[in-house]
Amino acid sequence: MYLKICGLRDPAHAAHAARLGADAVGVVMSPRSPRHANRTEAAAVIAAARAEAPAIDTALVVNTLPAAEAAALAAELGFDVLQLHGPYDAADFADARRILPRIWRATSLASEPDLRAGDRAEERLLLDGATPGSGETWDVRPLGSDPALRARIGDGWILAGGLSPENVAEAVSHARPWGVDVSSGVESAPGVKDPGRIARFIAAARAAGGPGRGATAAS
Ligand SMILES: O=C(O)c1ccccc1NCC(=O)[C@H](O)[C@H](O)COP(=O)(O)O
Repeated sequence: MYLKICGLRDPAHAAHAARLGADAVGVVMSPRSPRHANRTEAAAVIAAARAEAPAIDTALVVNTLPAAEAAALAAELGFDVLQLHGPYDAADFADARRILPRIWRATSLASEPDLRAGDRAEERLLLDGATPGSGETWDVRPLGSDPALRARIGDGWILAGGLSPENVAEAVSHARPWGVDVSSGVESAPGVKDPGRIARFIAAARAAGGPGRGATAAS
């Protein structure tokens, strides 16, 4: 199970997540988000995570910047991945991929109920709730129980939206994702990460979904 902790601004929290075996850390650069990080904070998060876990993935998360501009920013700051939320089209993704090869497409079945397998040109699909970063739970059960939906989604997708230490095991058992992503569920207040909740989330997700980067590196 691949684990991503998103919305980090404090390098100490990035180091903590990396030390506990998170496979990825995410930084949101979106001015209206309570998790918005500036360039200095973003660079510090990347450095802190890599100091603990050199192979960790670092993702820049955006929803308002033009795709090519976002990819250029991600490359300039040294991110591995660009995660695009919002109404970006195929041309936007192609533009971004020319600048940074690893692009993740975040979407929601609320806005795209007919999600097609042909939409999977990007490295990863991240299936989120209706409002990114809101912490709102959504019904993930059809992801595991609807074969047609599952076929459309394909493999290697990441479940997000409303996950927490308390519900991640149940969500994983229903949806059977390749990976999980959390932000609000490991916070004590919007934009304020809670190290204890990060630790509990990683432990609960590992118990439910199996090992990730640490075990892979050792094998
Ligand atoms: O987190 C935000 O504030 C945010 C703002 C704008 C675009 C995306 C944003 N977050 C995206 C994420 O990757 C979140 O981790 C994902 O939506 C899950 O959020 P949550 O329900 O808070 O766990």
